[in-house]
Amino acid sequence: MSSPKTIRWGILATGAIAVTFTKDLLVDPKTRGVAHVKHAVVAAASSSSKSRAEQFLKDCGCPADAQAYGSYDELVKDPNIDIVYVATPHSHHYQNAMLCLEAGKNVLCEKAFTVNAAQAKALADKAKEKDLFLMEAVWTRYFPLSIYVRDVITSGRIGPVARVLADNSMASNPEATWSDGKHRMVNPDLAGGALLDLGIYSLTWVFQTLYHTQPENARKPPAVLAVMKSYDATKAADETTTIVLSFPRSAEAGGDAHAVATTSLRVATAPGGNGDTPGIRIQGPKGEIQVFPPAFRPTRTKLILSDGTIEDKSWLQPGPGKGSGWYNGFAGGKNSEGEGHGMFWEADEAATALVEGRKEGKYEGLAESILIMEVMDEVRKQGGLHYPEKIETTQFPVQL
Ligand SMILES: NC(=O)C1=CN([C@@H]2O[C@H](COP(=O)(O)OP(=O)(O)OC[C@H]3O[C@@H](n4cnc5c(N)ncnc54)[C@H](OP(=O)(O)O)[C@@H]3O)[C@@H](O)[C@H]2O)C=CC1
Ligand SMILES: O=C1OC[C@@H](O)[C@H](O)[C@H]1O
Repeated sequence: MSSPKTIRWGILATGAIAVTFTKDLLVDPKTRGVAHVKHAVVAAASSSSKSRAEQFLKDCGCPADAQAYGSYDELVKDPNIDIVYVATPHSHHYQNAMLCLEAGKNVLCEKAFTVNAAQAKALADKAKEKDLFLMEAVWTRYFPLSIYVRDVITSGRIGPVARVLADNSMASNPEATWSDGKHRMVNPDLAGGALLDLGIYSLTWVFQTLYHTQPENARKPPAVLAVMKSYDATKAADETTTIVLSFPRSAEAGGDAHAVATTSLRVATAPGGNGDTPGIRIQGPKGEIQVFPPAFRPTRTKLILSDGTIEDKSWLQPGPGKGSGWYNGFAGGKNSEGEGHGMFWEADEAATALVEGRKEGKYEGLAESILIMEVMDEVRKQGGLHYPEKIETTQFPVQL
C-alpha cells in the first residue's frame, strides 16, 4: 500500500471552533481507519495578534515549527500551506474565503458558507476561475452516520421519502448568555441569529435526505414558505424560524415531498437532554429513520419499519484513546471518553479531494451550498431579516 499523502493546513482565526477543528486534525487518521491521507497543521493566523496565534498553536498541541501570523494576509501568502480552514463568524466568510482564493489557496470554509447566495456564487466562480478546491464545512454531512442514513434512503428501505421533519434548536437563554448583544449568535453585524447558525443544520438534514439522495438530473429547488420571529433584544437577528419546503418530484420518484425545518435560540429540540426525542424524522411509506439530537453532531439513529424491524444504532466518534477529555467548543454536551469530535471526517474529505484533484466536496457540492443559501435568502426575505449592507455585499475587499 502506498504511504499516506500529507495535506498541510493553515488555520484562519483562533476562536472556539478553530480549536476543536485543529485538535481533530491532529488525531491520527488511522484511529478511524483512514490510511490514504494525513493532516499537518503548519500555520495559524489571528487578526488580533501574533501572540494569540502562537498561544492557539500551543494550546492545540501543534508542532513547535508551525508558523504563527498576526494577520490573515500573511497566512494566505505562506507557500507551505495547501488548504486554509476559515473559522471566522459568518459575516466574515465571504471576505476571508475570497482573500484565500485570490491568493491561490484551497479553502474549507465554516458554515453558514456566506451571508447570502450572491456571495456563495461569487466564491464558487472565483474558485473555478483559479482552479481551486472550495467546500462549505458542513461537517455533519461527512459523518458515517449521515452516510448510513443516505444509504438507507437510496436502498429504498423506507420507500420514497415523503416527508422530513428537522429541528435544530437550543434553549440558550439569550438575554443572559449574550447580554451585551455582541456575541456572534445574536449580533446582526456578525450575521447572528438562529437561521444561519443553527437552522443551516435543519436544512442540511432536509437537503441531504430529500435532495442529495436524488439522481443529479432529478434534483429540483424546493418551494419555500417561512416565518421568522426576531430576537427582541436586537430586533434584527432571528430568534425562532420555521420553514416549510416542497420538493418537486416525478410520480415515479414518489411525487412531491414535504419538509418542515425549524430552529430556535429560545426552545430546545430535547429539553432535559438529548435522550429519546428524535430531532430529525425522515418518513416514507415503509417506515422512518429517526436521528437524535444534536442535529449537528448526532450519535444515534433509529430505523423503524412497518414490518416490525427496528435498527437502533449508536455512532460514537472514534478517537485517540481513553480519557482524552477534549474541549467541546459549544453547547450540546461533552465528548465521551476517548472520542474525537468528528470534524476530522470533513477534513479527510477535503484532503482526499486535493489528492484526487477534485475541486468540490463529495457530499455537498457548491451548487447545493448555493441553493441552500438561496433558500435562506428567501426565508429572510419572507421573514424581513436584513443584515447590514457591508456584510451582504459581494464587493471585495471590504474592511469589516
Ligand atoms: N461546525 C461546527 O460545529 C461549528 C461551526 N461554527 C462556525 O464557526 C464560525 C466561528 O464560530 P466560533 O469559533 O464559535 O466563533 P468565535 O467567536 O469563538 O471565534 C471567531 C474568531 O473569528 C475571528 N474574528 C475575526 N473578526 C472577528 C469579529 N469581528 N468578531 C468576532 N470574531 C472575529 C477571531 O479570531 P482571531 O482574533 O484569531 O482572528 C475569533 O476568535 C462561525 O461561522 C460558526 O457558525 C461554530 C461552532 C461550531
Ligand atoms: O455549528 C454549530 O454547531 C453547534 C452550535 O452550538 C454552534 O452554535 C453552531 O455554530
